[in-house]
Amino acid sequence: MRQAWRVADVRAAEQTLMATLPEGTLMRRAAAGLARRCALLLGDTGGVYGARVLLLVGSGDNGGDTLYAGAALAARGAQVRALLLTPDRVHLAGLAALRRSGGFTTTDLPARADLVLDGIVGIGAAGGLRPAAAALVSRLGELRGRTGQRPPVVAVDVPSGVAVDTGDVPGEAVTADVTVTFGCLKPAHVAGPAAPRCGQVELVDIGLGPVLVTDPAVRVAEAADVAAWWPRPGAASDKYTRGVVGLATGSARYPGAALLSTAGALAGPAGMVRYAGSAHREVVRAHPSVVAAPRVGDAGRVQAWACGSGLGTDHAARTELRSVLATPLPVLLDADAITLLVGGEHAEDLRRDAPLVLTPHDGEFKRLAGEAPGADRMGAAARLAAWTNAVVLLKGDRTIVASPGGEIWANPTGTAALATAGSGDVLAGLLGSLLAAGVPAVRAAVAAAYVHGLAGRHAALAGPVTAPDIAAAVRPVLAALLG
Ligand SMILES: NC(=O)C1=CN([C@@H]2O[C@H](COP(=O)(O)OP(=O)(O)OC[C@H]3O[C@@H](n4cnc5c(N)ncnc54)[C@H](OP(=O)(O)O)[C@@H]3O)[C@@H](O)[C@H]2O)[C@@H](O)CC1
Ligand SMILES: Nc1ncnc2c1ncn2[C@@H]1O[C@H](COP(=O)(O)OP(=O)(O)O)[C@@H](O)[C@H]1O
Repeated sequence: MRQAWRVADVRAAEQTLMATLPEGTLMRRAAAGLARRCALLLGDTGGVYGARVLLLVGSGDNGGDTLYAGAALAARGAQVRALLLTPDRVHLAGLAALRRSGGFTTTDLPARADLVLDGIVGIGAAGGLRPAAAALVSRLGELRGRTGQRPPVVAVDVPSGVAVDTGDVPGEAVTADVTVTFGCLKPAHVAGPAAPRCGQVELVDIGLGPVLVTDPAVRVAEAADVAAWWPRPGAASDKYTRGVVGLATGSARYPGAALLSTAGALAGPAGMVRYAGSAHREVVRAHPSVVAAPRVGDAGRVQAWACGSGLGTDHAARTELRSVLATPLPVLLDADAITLLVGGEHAEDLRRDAPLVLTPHDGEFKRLAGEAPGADRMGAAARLAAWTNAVVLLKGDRTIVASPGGEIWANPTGTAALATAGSGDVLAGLLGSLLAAGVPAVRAAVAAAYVHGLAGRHAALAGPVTAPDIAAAVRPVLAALLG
């Protein structure tokens, strides 16, 4: 698992650590790690000696790190130029170090650079980039390196222009090939539109770990986590002990949602799928292993319900939703079931002890919460989770999972290939299967999003992706993941 901390927590840990160290130690550690990574990058494109390195330097310590790293590269023979955004306010010791090593300052963007270091702002940034910085960033595409290509951009700590705590990108921002960050990851590295702006994220250990005592703001599952959580059948398993998932999905108008959620559920770890709804004949025809009935009340015993994908919002749908919520079982509500919650008619039904998972896309989120997720998707998901006492999986490029207790996860495997009709139905079935197999709700949501994303990527290897392709790709993805 990877973890990221908010700026205030990083600052507090930094203060604790600095109190025990000679002044400037952390910046020297940060700059040394940064310079090493830059040298490696230059090694890939002709070496450090003689390379033209452009430093974009703001007025704070982020600029200081950049100047010291530039000094280290200049000492190895690189031609280092520092473009100072605020020449009257600059990290003076860093600038002196650069000059001592043979580096220069410049006032405008040069035509050529083999490497760019973005040290305009780091975790001290407030709001979007100011006009001068934004104008500079918008011109970075003009630069060319010794191979005639656009030079690699290394962001120092975070790409300038991103909102560090939320991962939002409010305006012009740097798009980095590599981000070298210090001490720990920050939310912008893993969540929101900022995450893809970071490129490859590399962490330089500056000794912050032992003093970083607060809970992380956001967690990111890795393959090993998902593999460890994913239930496997054992010698003593039977179809019931593996868990039975119930699906209350689809309708006469949307029979496809029934089929897709079933396909998702069949690829999950549960031992059996029961379908309840008006598409029961189609479901059995397409998936003979499914036991199907027209209504939730006739479905038979299950260990968890997934409800709502393509269910419709009429009276019959409302009755099925009520039946599902009346059970003492874990329940996932997707799509139309979320829409049915709007207006509060099911407020009483939602007072339940068993886990509840909501999987809204932005439109459903807005209907339920009364406002769109906005720039802070993690905060928005966390508020809805606390308000509904449910695990909220907020869909998107970096799907967010938030628990009522305040735990937040960002999914790293998302791909635009998933943006296809019925993709969410597959996810609902898969997640329902994990719940039925006994996986705790947060882990089930995190693992389902992770595998769903991998399945989208796998399916995309064969061309344009439709939802059945995503469902079909879950099995090969799991085969690789679970070994
Ligand atoms: N924490 C750690 O453990 C360690 C941290 N380290 C490093 O310190 C960095 C943090 O440094 P920091 O605190 O000096 O802030 P920083 O990011 O340089 O920016 C502040 C300056 O930018 C300006 N500015 C603000 N907003 C702006 C905007 N929107 N657009 C344009 N300009 C804007 C603002 O100007 P002002 O508002 O004062 O006019 C202010 O002068 C951190 O990211 C890491 O690299 C490492 O050295 C070692 C360990
Ligand atoms: N641009 C995107 N990048 C990555 N994932 C996306 C993107 N757009 C949608 N998704 C994912 O695709 C799925 C779409 O779900 P949903 O909107 O419920 O579709 P449907 O209702 O058609 O089944 C979600 O898992 C969501 O996270």
